[in-house]
Amino acid sequence: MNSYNLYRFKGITIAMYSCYNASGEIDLEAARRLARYYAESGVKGLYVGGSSGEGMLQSVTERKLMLEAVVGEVGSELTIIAHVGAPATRDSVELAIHAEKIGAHAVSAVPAIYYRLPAPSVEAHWQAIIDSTDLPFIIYHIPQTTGFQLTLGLLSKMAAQEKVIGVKISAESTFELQQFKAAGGEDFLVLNGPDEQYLAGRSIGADGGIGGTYGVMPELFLHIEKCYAQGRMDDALKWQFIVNELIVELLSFPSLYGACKAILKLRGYDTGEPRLPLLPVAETDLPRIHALNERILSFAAQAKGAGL
Ligand SMILES: CC(=O)N[C@@H]([C@@H](O)[C@H](O)[C@H](O)CO)[C@@H](O)CC(=O)C(=O)O
Repeated sequence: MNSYNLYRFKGITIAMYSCYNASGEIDLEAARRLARYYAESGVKGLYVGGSSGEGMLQSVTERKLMLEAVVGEVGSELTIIAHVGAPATRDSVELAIHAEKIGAHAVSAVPAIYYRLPAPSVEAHWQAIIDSTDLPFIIYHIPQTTGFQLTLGLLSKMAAQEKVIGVKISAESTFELQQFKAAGGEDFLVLNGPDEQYLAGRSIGADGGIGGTYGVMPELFLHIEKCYAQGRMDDALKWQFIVNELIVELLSFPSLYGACKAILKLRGYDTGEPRLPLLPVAETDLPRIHALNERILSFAAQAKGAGL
């Protein structure tokens, strides 16, 4: 039995976008407003500084500021997971200690990137982060960007520690997800990463999901989750397919994050442009963003009408 409150990490957690002003600097007021919008949407938590949050494109100071704004605004209402992954272990440890100090509920990290490290290095990197705080730790497995393939052996070894409460798996194999769940055991959380496979992940063992596109359609993921929890698989599948069509459209822009940020702007949440090398939406693509936003809002209204 794990002594951490695992329940708070289950369900829908938004991988939150970072907020910048017109000069590209962190915009704390915008971050607070966006966090408030999400708190009111009914989701369980926020994952701050991950892939969608552009943590890898920010300085340690900027990452701390972004997290402080979110924890300060909604930390008493939502579960806040701080992604502290960085190429240098020192930076990750500094971010983890800061996350604990300001009241985040967990830390999470990708393997150390760039050097294409072997498993013992990644283990030492994660262990240093884990040992630096009393917070629970969630492994972030995203081999398509990090190049690191987490083995069942390393996962089991990490999961044997009480502080290692789960893994966020953004790899596309739901088989791997199921294997991780089996290796980690009942008390080990497995959180689905690919939003296109939320329902598939849940059906095969995920306890919830952390996703970037949730940030522009939280109502739809909450609705899929509700249908699934009520055993209404046909409805859950229908809504997952609707969501997937929307994700295909979002992915048709030069950057997914730029598209999501442009949609949020239309709703009155100006989070600025993503940082280069992530591209913003071109002026000429704005009519498409507008139409996509209308479609999402219309589906969100339908989902609500269907009894969310
Ligand atoms: C590579 C990537 O960004 N994957 C996303 C998904 O939410 C992804 O945006 C979505 O499935 C669309 O492909 C998440 O798995 C990553 C995530 O939660 C994060 O932002 O840290």
